[in-house]
Amino acid sequence: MSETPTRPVTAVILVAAGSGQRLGYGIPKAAVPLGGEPILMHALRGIVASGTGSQVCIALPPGEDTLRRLCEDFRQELADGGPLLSIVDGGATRAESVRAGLAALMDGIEAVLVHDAARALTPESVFHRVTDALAAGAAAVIPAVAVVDTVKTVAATTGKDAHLAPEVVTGTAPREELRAVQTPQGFHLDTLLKAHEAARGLDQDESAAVTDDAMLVEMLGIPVHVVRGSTQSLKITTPLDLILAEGLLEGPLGARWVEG
Ligand SMILES: Nc1ccn([C@@H]2O[C@H](COP(=O)(O)OP(=O)(O)OP(=O)(O)O)[C@@H](O)[C@H]2O)c(=O)n1
Ligand SMILES: C[C@](O)(CO)[C@H](O)COP(=O)(O)O
Repeated sequence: MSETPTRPVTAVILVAAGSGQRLGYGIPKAAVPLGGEPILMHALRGIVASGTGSQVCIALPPGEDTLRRLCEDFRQELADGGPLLSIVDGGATRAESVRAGLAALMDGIEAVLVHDAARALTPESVFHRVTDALAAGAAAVIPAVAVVDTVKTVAATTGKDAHLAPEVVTGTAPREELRAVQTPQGFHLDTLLKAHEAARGLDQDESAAVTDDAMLVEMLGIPVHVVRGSTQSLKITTPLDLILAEGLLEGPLGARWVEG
């Protein structure tokens, strides 16, 4: 008979300290209302409902007192046996916000999920697929979906009137090999710590090119495993994304729609 793998003691780092420039709401994105409450609270309730972490560590924009108070109220609401809720000041970049979360983990944590507050409607099933793969022994796991567009590379145009010149295609990426990557991204704690330690050695341009935690793990040569994500895990980035997210909550399909 096969043995059930032991589940590592897991924490979730919820990165919510971004400014939301592309959404253009004039307030931090995590505070922007979605279905009547801040985006952050949807993400937080989703994590707790998934039952994934013994600790949830939230990186907030420094000085964002309203969100901090909402998180503290939510901590009161959690019944005994819920996860420990920790709140930290996020950093100037996403990676720095992750590191702020790592610094606040309680003793005994063995695995970490890093999750974007901006992916506020991620279904519970995605959390479970990531944690199942970690429990099965993977050191790094990301959820992803197939790419639906044809993706091309282009040559960067330079010079005074570069913005007026049409870009020129240099190639077409093989779509069957492409995946659109989401969060939560799961890691054994020692792997994620090593990856972020190595990131300190990157120069400014290299750091700016790092858009997720898995990239740092890839740089260490450690295999990153892929599990099925969900189109419902869309990252609320632009005004159109916010309209889509509102539609998922309140449209004709309403909250019943869960794409597992
Ligand atoms: N310094 C930062 C930057 C980003 N994030 C978080 O990382 C996730 C993904 O970032 P993104 O969607 O790009 O958010 P913003 O940085 O806020 O967006 P923009 O680039 O449009 O300003 C978000 O949940 C965001 O809050 C963070 O915690 N700390
Ligand atoms: C981590 C991420 O959500 C995976 O798709 C993404 O890379 C974040 O990118 P952003 O430019 O910080 O939104």
